[in-house]
Order: sequence, then structure tokens, then C-alpha cells
Amino acid sequence: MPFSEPGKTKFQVDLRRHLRNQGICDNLVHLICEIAEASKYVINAVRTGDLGVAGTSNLYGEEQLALDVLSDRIIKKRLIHSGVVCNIASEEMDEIFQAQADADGLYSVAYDPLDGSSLVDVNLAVGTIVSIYEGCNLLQKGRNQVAAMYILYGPRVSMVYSVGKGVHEFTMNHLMEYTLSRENITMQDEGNIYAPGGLRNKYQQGTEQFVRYLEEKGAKLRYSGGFVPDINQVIMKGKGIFMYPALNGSPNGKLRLLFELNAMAFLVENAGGAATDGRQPILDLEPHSLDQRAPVYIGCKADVVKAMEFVSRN
Ligand SMILES: O=P(O)(O)OC[C@H]1O[C@](O)(COP(=O)(O)O)[C@@H](O)[C@@H]1O
Ligand SMILES: [Mg+2]
Ligand SMILES: [Mg+2]
Repeated sequence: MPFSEPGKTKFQVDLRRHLRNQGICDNLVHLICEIAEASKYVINAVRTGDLGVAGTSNLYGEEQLALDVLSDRIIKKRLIHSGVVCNIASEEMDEIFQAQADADGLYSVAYDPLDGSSLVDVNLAVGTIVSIYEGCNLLQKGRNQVAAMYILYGPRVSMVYSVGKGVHEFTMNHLMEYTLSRENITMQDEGNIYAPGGLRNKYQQGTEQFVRYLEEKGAKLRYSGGFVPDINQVIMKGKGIFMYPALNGSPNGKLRLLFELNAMAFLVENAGGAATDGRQPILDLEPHSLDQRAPVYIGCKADVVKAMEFVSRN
């Protein structure tokens, strides 16, 4: 068989080639490819790095693990050196970092470098979540994202992205290249899987009733405790709902609007699903601070509508 360069055969589409066909500007192609490159170092850190604590805490007062700090450094450095980024914010940083001053053609990036990091010691799947905006403003609605992506470090490494023209999955091959595995992923209107985050004994009345409704209709509980694998399941199977609701004592739930929710809501909406905080679409929430949290109900459209019906009773 003749030798074929990886990504060049009729059967393999590499990430850069796919991005070039999306009709987006070269800087954005470059930026997404740089983040994909950075993820190769993050997966290496996850596989072999120190599982201990870093001795520091983040903006939310949570203890940072050495892996949180290392993953953050890997991605931040790559973004700075990309030459196409002005502002950077992450779940592990206390404030916005300006890589370069505002100029035409630059992007800003909000990310969670290693979501679910406390699951690494028990060898469960974790991931990186990224939102990209044009210009330097990071405190804007998720609806303004020009691209969103996540990388899932599971038994396989996969990357799911959208620039607003469909949702596409790439899988890392044995050469550590991302090659296209599923294009234009779409979700069903309704599903039979549910992934409920948060302590159930803290659920408000309407949320508890919604879970009972799901159980009675025979929906399957599929919850790993990692937002990236849990959402990936809903998107890839095209069915189901994930929620991290408002809880008694935590009316905004746990998940972070800028670093976790906006990217996932953008991807799910682009796959034909929906994401709400119980009242309005996640993508329409106005961010006021970097550390803003929101409750979330995200997945198949009809399931999300049903969730809203129930949680309006809270
Ligand atoms: O187990 P908890 O505290 O209810 O939280 C689970 C949620 O928190 C997360 O771990 C996010 O927090 P981290 O980014 O700090 O890991 C999500 O992956 C998951 O959906
Ligand atoms: Mg997180
Ligand atoms: Mg994190």
C-alpha cells in the first residue's frame, strides 16, 4: 500500500483542513489549532502528572490541584504565543490577563483548563472547556461567541467544536492528530437519559418533581460527575438532559457561566438542543463578573422545556 501522509487520505480529515472549510478567518483557524495542540500537553499531564494539591486556591475558594495549575499554564502560554489573542480568563485565574492590547483581528478566550480535575485520582474522564469571542471583551453574552469547543480526556481523547456552522467531533489518533470522526452532529427533540448534578436533598420542590417525572417515564440515570463527559454523552447520543440546578442554599447552582456553561450551551444549541437557567437561555445571560454562576438545564429541546415547566414551581 502506498504511504499516505496522515490527514491527507480520502478517509481522514484533519482539524486544520476542516476549519479552513468553515469560511472563518485565518486567525481563528490558527487559534483553535493552537488550543488543540495545547490539549496534547494537558492529556500528557493528566496521564502522568502529580495528583497532589497545589497549595493555592482559586477565585471560588476551591483548593487548586497541581494538575489544575499545570493545565492552566499550558493553555495560557499557548494562547499568549498564538499572537492572535488579547484577553484571557480562566477558572483558575483571579483576573483577566491581557496578552496584547486591543487590535483588529484578535480574539479573547475564556476557559476551564481541567474541568472535573478531582476525578483524575479515581481515573474518571475529565476535560477542557473553551469559549472564544472576537475582540477584547470577555464579559459579554455567550450568544456572541464565535467559537466554542471542549476536549474530553477519556479512554479516547476527543474534541468537539463549533464556529456556529454545525457541531463536529474529532478524535485523537495514534499520531496524536485530531481527525474528523463525526460531522454535523444533531440532537433528537427528546431523550431518555438524565444526568442530575448537585445534592438531591438540596433540590427545590419543582426540581425534585422534575426528577421524579423523569424517573417515572423510565429515563436512565447516567451521571459521571464530570461536566465534559456528561455533556458529551448527551450531545453524542443526541438525547437526554444534564442539569446542575439551583439548590437550597446555592440559588445559582455550581457551574460557572463564563468558563463552563457558555461554551456547552453554544455547542448544544448548535446541535439543535437547548440550555436554560430555568428562565432564559444560558446564551442570553448578561455576565457581570468573571466568577458568575448559574443553574443549568441543558440537552434535548423538549426535555429542557419540560424542565422549565417544573422549575418555575420552585
Ligand atoms: O460533584 P459536585 O461538587 O456536585 O460537582 C460536579 C460538577 O463540578 C465540576 O466538577 C466542575 O468543577 P471543577 O471545574 O472545579 O472540576 C463539573 O465537572 C461537575 O459537573
Ligand atoms: Mg470546571
Ligand atoms: Mg476546573
